[in-house]
Amino acid sequence: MANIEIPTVDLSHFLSNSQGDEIIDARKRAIGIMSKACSDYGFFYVINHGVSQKHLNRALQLSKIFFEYPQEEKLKCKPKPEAPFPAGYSQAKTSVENNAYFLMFHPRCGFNVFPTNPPELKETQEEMFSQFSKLSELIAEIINDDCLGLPHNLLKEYIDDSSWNLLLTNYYPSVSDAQNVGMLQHKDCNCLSLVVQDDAGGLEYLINGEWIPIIPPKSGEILVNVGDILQVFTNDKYKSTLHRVVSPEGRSRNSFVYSYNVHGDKWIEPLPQFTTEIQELPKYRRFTYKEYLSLRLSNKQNPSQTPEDAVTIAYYEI
Ligand SMILES: O=C(O)CCC(=O)C(=O)O
Ligand SMILES: [Fe+2]
Repeated sequence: MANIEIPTVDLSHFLSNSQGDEIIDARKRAIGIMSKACSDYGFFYVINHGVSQKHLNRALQLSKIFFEYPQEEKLKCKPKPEAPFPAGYSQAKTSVENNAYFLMFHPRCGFNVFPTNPPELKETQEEMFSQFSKLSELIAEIINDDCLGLPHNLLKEYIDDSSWNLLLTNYYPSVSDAQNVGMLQHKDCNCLSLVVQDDAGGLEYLINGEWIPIIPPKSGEILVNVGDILQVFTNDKYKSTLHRVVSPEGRSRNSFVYSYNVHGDKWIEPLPQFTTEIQELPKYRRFTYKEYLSLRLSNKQNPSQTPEDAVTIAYYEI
């Protein structure tokens, strides 16, 4: 199977306040890599991103402990039936063989359910949420100001009070060869995702018709994935790429996905900078993010037999 070198963006130059020529050049290089990666692939790695490796390792370790508990213990934090999102522990319906589970941490939704065991898990999730939030805001600001040249804070205004952002801790138990689709192919419905997988690997992207495995990085890189909303805003300049999880045989797998979402009430459509201002026709009709999310959630609650039946962003194509 082919392998690609994933573009890597060094964020240290954006986290430092210094303004020398060298820093400015380094930032320009990083912006070039990020812009090209968003248009060509729809994903890239970030390094020197400010998220503590020690903390990530600890969070991974604690989440492994949680997922290895008997079902009875895990079900103590099952989602509240009235909750708009399945915050808490659930089985994912995005795998045909039903061999994927997740813990959704959605601190601002008002229906969050925290696991009580292991006791440090709650605090670790909160800390990770806060570090991933800062990182996603920095990346969104670079994309907004430097890569796309949009008015400052334009994307941020869509995110509003960040209350729609969430952290998923995913668990794919050990499988036999016959049951290896951990998560069906999909594109992320959000603005951006930050992804960390453990050393089991299994994440794959569809590039030029071929599934390319993403080998778990060794130096603390975090994968950034362009979601459907950024694709719509840019009228397809940026790509939200199909990806899936193939669970490794004979061992379990854990991952984290931080979802940087726009606010549910916002109207989404291609921005004028990528349509009227450059004499291009919009490729999508307008919709609210909450409507799209609920259609996507209905895919998950009632999984389609084939990926082609599932609602995707193509639903809004003109
Ligand atoms: O588990 C992973 O590595 C990625 C999962 C994923 O693609 C998602 O939650 O959207
Ligand atoms: Fe995904």
